Amino acid sequence: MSSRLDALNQWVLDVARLTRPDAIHWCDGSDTENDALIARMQADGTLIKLNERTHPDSWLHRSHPDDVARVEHLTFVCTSEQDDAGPNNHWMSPVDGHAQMDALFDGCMVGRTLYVIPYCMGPIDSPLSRCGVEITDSPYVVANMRIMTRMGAAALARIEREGSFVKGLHSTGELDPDRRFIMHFPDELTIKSYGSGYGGNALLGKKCHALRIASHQARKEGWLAEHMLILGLENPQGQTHYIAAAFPSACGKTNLAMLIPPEGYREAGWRVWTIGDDICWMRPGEDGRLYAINPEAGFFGVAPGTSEKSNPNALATIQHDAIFTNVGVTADNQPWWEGIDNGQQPATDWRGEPYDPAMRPAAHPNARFTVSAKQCPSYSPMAEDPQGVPISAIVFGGRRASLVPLVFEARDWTHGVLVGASMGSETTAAAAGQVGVMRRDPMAMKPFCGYNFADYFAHWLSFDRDGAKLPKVFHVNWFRKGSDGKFLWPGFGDNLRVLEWIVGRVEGTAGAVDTPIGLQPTEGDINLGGLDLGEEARSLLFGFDRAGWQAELESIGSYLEDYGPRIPVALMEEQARIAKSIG
Ligand SMILES: Nc1nc2c(ncn2[C@@H]2O[C@H](COP(=O)(O)OP(=O)(O)OP(=O)(O)O)[C@@H](O)[C@H]2O)c(=O)[nH]1
Ligand SMILES: O=C([O-])CC(=O)C(=O)O
Ligand SMILES: [Mn+2]
Repeated sequence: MSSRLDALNQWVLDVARLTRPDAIHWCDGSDTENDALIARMQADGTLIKLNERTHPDSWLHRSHPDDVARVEHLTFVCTSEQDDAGPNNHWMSPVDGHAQMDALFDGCMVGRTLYVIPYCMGPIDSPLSRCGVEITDSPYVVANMRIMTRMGAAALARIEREGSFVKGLHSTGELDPDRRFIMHFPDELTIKSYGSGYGGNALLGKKCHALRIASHQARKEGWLAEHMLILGLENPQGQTHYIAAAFPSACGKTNLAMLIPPEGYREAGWRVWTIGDDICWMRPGEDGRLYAINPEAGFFGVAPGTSEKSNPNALATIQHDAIFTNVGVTADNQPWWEGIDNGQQPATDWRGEPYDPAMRPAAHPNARFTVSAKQCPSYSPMAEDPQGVPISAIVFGGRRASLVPLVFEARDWTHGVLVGASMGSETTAAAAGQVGVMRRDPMAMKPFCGYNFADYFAHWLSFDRDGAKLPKVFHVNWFRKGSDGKFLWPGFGDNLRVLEWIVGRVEGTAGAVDTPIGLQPTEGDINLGGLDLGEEARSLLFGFDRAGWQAELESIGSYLEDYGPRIPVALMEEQARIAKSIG
């Protein structure tokens, strides 16, 4: 092979010497290869065939019951200086990190096959894309990476051309939670992950490469790697605005990215086009606007709650050639989860036991589907454009049962960065640990920023420079609850009403009132026609709670201060300005 692949070949040999696999397989991404892997996994029980008539070429995978979500407490960023990883990351020195991981990898592939997966994050011919190679001993990881990335021969050819790539080493090990770590070495563009087969821990192109390592590269090279969906909103005049939105894990990105407009809007000609549902890489173009690509090629989406009513596009996408992880099944082997709402009943739960609602839900709350984006009816042809799409609005949002109104607009970029930096959200089942606890999750990147958040905020602020035509910044909250504990906003398709207002603000046609936290719509500024919103809903979704925000700004101030002297002065000044204007 040519000399530009020498580094890759040498690394594969070094890893093989350490892990001692029985065989080495270089993945080409072909159908034949995939068929053989699937057949092997079906034979050993890793994959269970689903109903071929209702779900052609689709599979169920039951993970180890202790391996169902990301493990933030076992995820490390290894920089030489601890301060460079920041208080937002667990840290280990690169020397200690490598020593600890290499001890785990020693001999771990005896009796297994080592797979080499060359992949490209982003369209193969895009200057914004980046390549990586994942080495793994898991055929399940190979099958998922094939859906989630541009994997195989074309990626290898690009790696050969460029000579550089991100190195990811993965082994499922023994799936022992006490022998499980996900470590990142940003200065070496290297990832080492051991002991888990779960998506965010094991599909290294996703969170490990496209967010933690890429955020570090992006800072050096002047772009942004973000935990954001990208959608195109087409209006009845046929114009499309592209919107990027950051919501924490399991807080609605997939749903918003695939939104189907509610009655009335559909007929009028409104349409949402899906570019991506989880990750967004963007950089300033020559015209000063931010241009974005989705580095992924598939969706690794939350199954529970997905129904014909909540997300018909997702449901259509997963009708065939999908891998379902930790869902329940019906008596005739159709996938089933809580909230699927299709009139069927589960027979077997995600652990493979007879379904007993007193015992456990049929699907794990973080059960997922893996499916190619090309199968999505709303997938935008622009998602394959090597130049990316120009972003008109950036939207931040979280799960906030109280205080935070339905939507508001930041005054300017600096204010927008503060709004992102002070995001809060209640935790979900996407990560191991307690669910429903409010925590700060700046830009939805708490688990994913590969460096010190203080430096990250400074990087965001730095985009406001001469010639920049930056998107407007907004904050939304679909999850405000009323005194009865129920969501006040219908959400899902009706979120289009909020997107319409956002685009109206971008175009200068929608109204708003000035409040200390930003520009808020009055009830009259958003089309609420046909919705059944009570008195309480209207006042909480559109109101401004002065005392509550006073306390919130104080809490934001002390949160930011915890980052110490590295926190940008401009951000603290912005916090002080808003705190003062609340009075
Ligand atoms: N009440 C309400 N729930 C929503 C809304 N949108 C999404 N959800 C629920 O939020 C959960 C997760 O939504 P997703 O769209 O899969 O979340 P995500 O942000 O893509 O998650 P990750 O893949 O973990 O990054 C599902 O149970 C949805 O039903 C909404 O507008 N209102
Ligand atoms: O990381 C994963 O496995 C899934 C995901 O998108 C998230 O948790 O945000
Ligand atoms: Mn995510």
